[in-house]
Amino acid sequence: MTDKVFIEGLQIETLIGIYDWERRIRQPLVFDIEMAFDNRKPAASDAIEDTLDYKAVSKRLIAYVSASDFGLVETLAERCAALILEEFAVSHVRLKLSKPGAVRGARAVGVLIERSRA
Ligand SMILES: Nc1nc2c(c(=O)[nH]1)N=C([C@H](O)[C@@H](O)CO)CN2
Repeated sequence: MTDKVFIEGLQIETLIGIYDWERRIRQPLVFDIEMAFDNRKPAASDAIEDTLDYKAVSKRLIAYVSASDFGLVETLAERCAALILEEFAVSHVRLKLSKPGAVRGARAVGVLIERSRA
C-alpha cells in the first residue's frame, strides 16, 4: 500500500536556533510532510471521518511548533514525526523541515527524516 496524505509548504513561526541572537527572535520554518495512509475507505465513503484529516494534522503541528523552543532543527523534526505517529493513524511519515534564509546563498537548509511506528 503506497497511498499517502501530504501537507506541502506549511509555514510556522517559532523560536529555533543555537545562536544567542536566534534565542531573541521568531523565525519561519517550512514543513513538507508525507504520511502513509490507505485512502480507499474515504474514497468509497466520501466521509471526512474516514480520512487522515490533513487540516487536523496541520492545526496540531501549528500549535506544537509555535510553542516550541528547540535549538536544532533535528530535534524539532524528530518530535514532530513522533507526534504524528502517536496521535494520528499513520504508520510511516516522511518529514522535511526547512529553515529558509538561515544560510546566506541558500534558499533553505534543514533536515529530511523518515520514521515508522514501532
Ligand atoms: N544540522 C544543523 N546545523 C545547524 C543547525 C541545525 O539546527 N542543524 N542550526 C544552525 C543555526 O541555528 C543556524 O540555523 C543559524 O543560521 C547552524 N547549523
